[in-house]
Order: sequence, then C-alpha cells, then structure tokens
Amino acid sequence: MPNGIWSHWQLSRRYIELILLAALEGEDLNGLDFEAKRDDSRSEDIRGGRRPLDDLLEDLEDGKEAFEVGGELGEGLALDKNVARCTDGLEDVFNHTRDELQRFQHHQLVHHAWVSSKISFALLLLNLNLASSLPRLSVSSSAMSSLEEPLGLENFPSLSVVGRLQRITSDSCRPRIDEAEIDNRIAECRQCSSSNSCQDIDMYAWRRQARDKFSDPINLRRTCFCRDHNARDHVCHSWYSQDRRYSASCCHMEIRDIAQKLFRCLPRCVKIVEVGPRDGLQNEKNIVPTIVKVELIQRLATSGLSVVEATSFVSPKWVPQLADAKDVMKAIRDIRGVRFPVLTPNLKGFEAAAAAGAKEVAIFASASESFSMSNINCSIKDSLARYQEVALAAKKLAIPIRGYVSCVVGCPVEGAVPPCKVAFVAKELYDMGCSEISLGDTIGVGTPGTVVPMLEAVMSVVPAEKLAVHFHDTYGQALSNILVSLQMGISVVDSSIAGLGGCPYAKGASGNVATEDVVYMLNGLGIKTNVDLNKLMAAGDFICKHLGRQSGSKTAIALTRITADASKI
Ligand SMILES: CC(C)(COP(=O)([O-])OP(=O)([O-])OC[C@H]1O[C@@H](n2cnc3c(N)ncnc32)[C@H](O)[C@@H]1OP(=O)([O-])[O-])[C@@H](O)C(=O)NCCC(=O)NCCSC(=O)C[C@@](C)(O)CC(=O)[O-]
Repeated sequence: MPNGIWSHWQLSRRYIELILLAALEGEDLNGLDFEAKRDDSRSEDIRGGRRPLDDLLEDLEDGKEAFEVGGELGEGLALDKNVARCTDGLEDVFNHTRDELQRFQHHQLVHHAWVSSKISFALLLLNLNLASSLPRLSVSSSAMSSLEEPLGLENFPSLSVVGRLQRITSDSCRPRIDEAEIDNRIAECRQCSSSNSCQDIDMYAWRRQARDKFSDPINLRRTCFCRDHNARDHVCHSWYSQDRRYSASCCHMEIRDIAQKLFRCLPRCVKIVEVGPRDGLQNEKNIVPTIVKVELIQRLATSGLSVVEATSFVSPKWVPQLADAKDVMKAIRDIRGVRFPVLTPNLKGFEAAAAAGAKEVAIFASASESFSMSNINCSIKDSLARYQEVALAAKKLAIPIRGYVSCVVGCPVEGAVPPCKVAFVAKELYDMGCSEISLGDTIGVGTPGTVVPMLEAVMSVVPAEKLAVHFHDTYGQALSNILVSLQMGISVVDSSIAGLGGCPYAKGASGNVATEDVVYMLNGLGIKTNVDLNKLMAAGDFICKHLGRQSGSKTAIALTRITADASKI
C-alpha cells in the first residue's frame, strides 16, 4: 500500500478512535484537544480533523477517482502532515463534516450520511476512512447499514463494554446470542473486511484504557518488535538471574510499558486461583496421603497465592482421592490470609463443607449435557436446581459461592459447544448469586479463535469482573487463551501447580495450565500476582517428587535445568 494512503488512513482513523473512545467513556466532546503524531516529529498545525475529510470530499466533487490507490490521494492531501492537532471542539468537527456531506446530495454517500448521533457519525467517518484505504472505494449500503438505524444511545451508559460494542458494530458483524452466528463470528469478520468497520471496532472491546496509548504508533511498533536494543536487553535480563531468583522489579515499569503498548488493556493485577490440591489431585489414581496434601496447600499458601482450592465434598465413591476432605479442612483451618474454597456438588456436600469449616464453596455446572451426566449424574437443568438449593443455604450462612461452567468450548462427547449455551449456564449461576464464575475448558481444546467468541457471548450477560478462566493445556493453548482473556478484560485465572490434573470424567484431558507458567508469563508482562515464583516452584518440586513424575510446567523444567547447569560451573 502506498505510503501516502496508509498515512492518511492511519491519521484519520486515529481521530475516530479517539472520538469513539471519548464518546464511549461519556466524555463531553466539546473542547477536547488531542494530537495525532506520525513517525517523525516535524510538526505542522493543520487544524486537523477536518482536512482529511474535506479533501476526500473535494476529490469526490471533482469527480476524481479519489479512492483509487495511486498515490494521488495521499500526496495531495493534508494527510501527509506529520502532526495534526485538533484544536476545534470535536462538536465543530462533527457539525462541519456533516454539513459537508450534505452538500454532496448526488453522491451515494448521502444515503449513509444520515446520522443519529455523534457516535454513528464517527462510525461513518471510520467506514469512510477505512474504505479509502482499499484499492477502490465501494461504500455499499450493506457495509454502511448500521448507520441507517438509530443507535439507541439512551441505554448506552448502562451497557457493558461488549454491549456497547455490539450496539455500534455494523450489522453484518454484530454478535448475537445465537449459536451459529457466534460460531461463525470470526470467519464473518474476516469475510466482511471490505465493509471495513468490524475488525477495528471489535478491538475496542479490549481497549478499555487505550486512549493515551494510541499515540505514537511508529514508536510503539519499534518497541514491540524490540528493535530498540536497550529495551530488549533490559527486558531479557529481567527474566532470569542465575541464582534462580526471579526479579521483575528492576525494569518493571519498562516491561509494563511495552506490554501495555502491545497488549493495550491488560489488567495491572491478576488473581490466580490455585486449583492444584483439588483439580490437580482429584485425578490421581494412587491415594495421596492427607499429610502430603496439607503440606502442598501450606507451601502454596506461603508462595503468596491468595486463593487455593483445597478439596471437594463430593461422593467418595465418585472421587475416592478426595475422600479425606474433612481432614484436609481441619488441618488447614489455622492458615490465615488465604481463602480455601471447596467444591460442593449438592446440599449434602455443602452441609459437610460448612461443618468442616469451609468459608467459601464452589458449585460446578456444565455447558454440555453429556458432560453434566457423566460428571454429576444429572442434566444441566437438574444441576441448576440443585445448585439453587446450595446457593440459598450458602446465602443464609453468608458463605460466598464460586460457580464453574465446564466444557466451555468443547465436550469429550458432544464436540464443539456453542457459546450461547455457556452464556446461558454462566448467567444462571450469576443470577443465583455466584460471586465469581470460572469458565472451564475442561478438555483443553480451545484456541483464541474459539475462546474469544465464547467470552464475548458470556460477557454479554455476565460482567467481565465476575469472570475467571480455567484452561486445561491438552493442546498447549492455555497461555494464549489466558492472554486473550486478559485482553478482553478478565483478571482472574485458575491454574494448577506443576500443571497437575485432568478431570476423571474427561478422558484424555491433560492438566490445568501450570501455575508456574502463568506466573512467569504475567511477570514477563509486568502484571502483578504477588506470587513468589521460587516458592511456587518449590511447592511444585515437592508434589512432583511425591507423585514420582516430572513437572508439567515448562517454566519449572527450564529454570530447574538452568540452575542445575549453573551449579556445575
Ligand atoms: C454429584 C454426585 C454426588 C451425584 O452422585 P449420585 O450417585 O447421582 O448421587 P446420589 O444422590 O444417588 O448418592 C449416591 C451416594 O453418594 C452419596 N453422596 C451424594 N452426595 C454426596 C456428597 N456431596 N458427599 C458425599 N457423599 C455424597 C450419597 O449419600 C449416596 O451414598 P450411598 O447411599 O450410596 O452410601 C456425584 O456424581 C459426584 O460426587 N460427582 C462429583 C464428580 C466430580 O467431583 N468431578 C470432578 C469435579 S468437576 C471438574 O473437575 C471440572 C472443573 C470444576 O474443574 C472445571 C473444568 O475443568 O471444567
């Protein structure tokens, strides 16, 4: 793509991004002052914001094939200017450009120039500008159809981010809670790239605090790809030091800065829910002595983890490994500062857990009928009725409940699970009063391609702040799935020490993503977890030695090997 066109597109698009963000955040657009910079810093005040559109319109008026790429557009426009400063109130920009558009009654654009609000107008601009980056402009009515309907902005402030985005995304790309639609969502977005808006607009869902990070795109690109050797060296040195003491602090801000530029809206802190003592051990054939379980929990607690799922109050006939739940709870009751939720499949389990001193419980439903039957011996509907009883009992005792949804992308029996089913179960659990809902890829088949539509569906009915993700790592996709979940606004991640686990009723599924690997990745991104990786690895060593197997954590294996090599020198 010729440079001029690209610059134009980039520059103009930035206005729209900023306008949209400002509008989405409910800011008063009047008098908002912003600046869009290009790679070099020669500055020229062009009272930006208008010129690009003015020039496009002039070209249209002249009957030029202004949108045919050939350099002319880029060269001739003010778009080649390096710094554009919008000093006019944006209100003016809107009004001015709308008036301009109305002057072109004869042109097909007018058909779409009907604007119901600032936001739809901004979208129109976005469509226009993206369209202009294509070889030939084709502003078809299907591409612009969303602009012809009122946006219903009265409800805008009360909508979630995803809801807002769904509201303003063009029809052809707007997600609906509809199985086929959601399943095809990503493919659709690719197909409809000529309609211009969807891919870029969709990114907004993940750009919660992105406004200040949009500036300086070239610099961003440089830093991201580590062409700046200083930055890269700093970052790399922080990964590891020979005495195995991990330190992210030396250049925490720098790493975070790079990560934020690259990943835009990652959370500052992530809460890790350690599920090793429960999910990790429940699948072990040989019974692990209670004393070993308790020591594992103690070690995990001292590593800084704030939540360790300790055990399950399920039928010992179904899960013999956790038949000692009561004893485990008794042994850990004096550990302070850490929460120890336990699984309860029914009222009987809840009562036993409460009697054993559990201060927090978890209920576990499934998005797949077959898995529900094999895991808890009842249909989804019946399980929800059971959990309603548990929720009521918990409420009476002021015990918080966590909810799980299993098989959120795939089921060992049924195959692909539609996102709408996951959203349905998650919403039921949320309505029951679950304070957090963990979305489990029980068999670890998800990829970002399937996880994103699932999360979008769930986030349209349950706020992101109430969600956690729980990935098994059967296909090695867990970390990518976690990363994309964080980008979508989730900040609670389940994981299991040494990657232990698997579900007894999901044959072939491997363990959860290893906690060590999650902490390593989050440290690398400058995201706080308050977990000490060395202590965590020691806890992993401890349980792996007991089980007589190698850790399932790549981080643990790598760091242990490097340490061993270093000690030989
Ligand atoms: C739900 C049940 C109990 C139904 O099992 P059932 O056989 O249909 O239940 P029942 O009511 O007919 O009872 C059968 C026997 O179990 C007893 N019983 C009944 N309830 C309890 C209880 N709470 N605690 C102790 N005993 C219990 C009950 O008293 C009776 O004893 P009997 O009269 O035969 O001596 C059974 O299917 C069960 O325990 N399932 C648990 C399965 C399990 O733990 N799966 C793994 C956890 S889920 C998971 O790993 C996924 C997750 C959360 O990690 C997320 C993800 O990765 O996706």
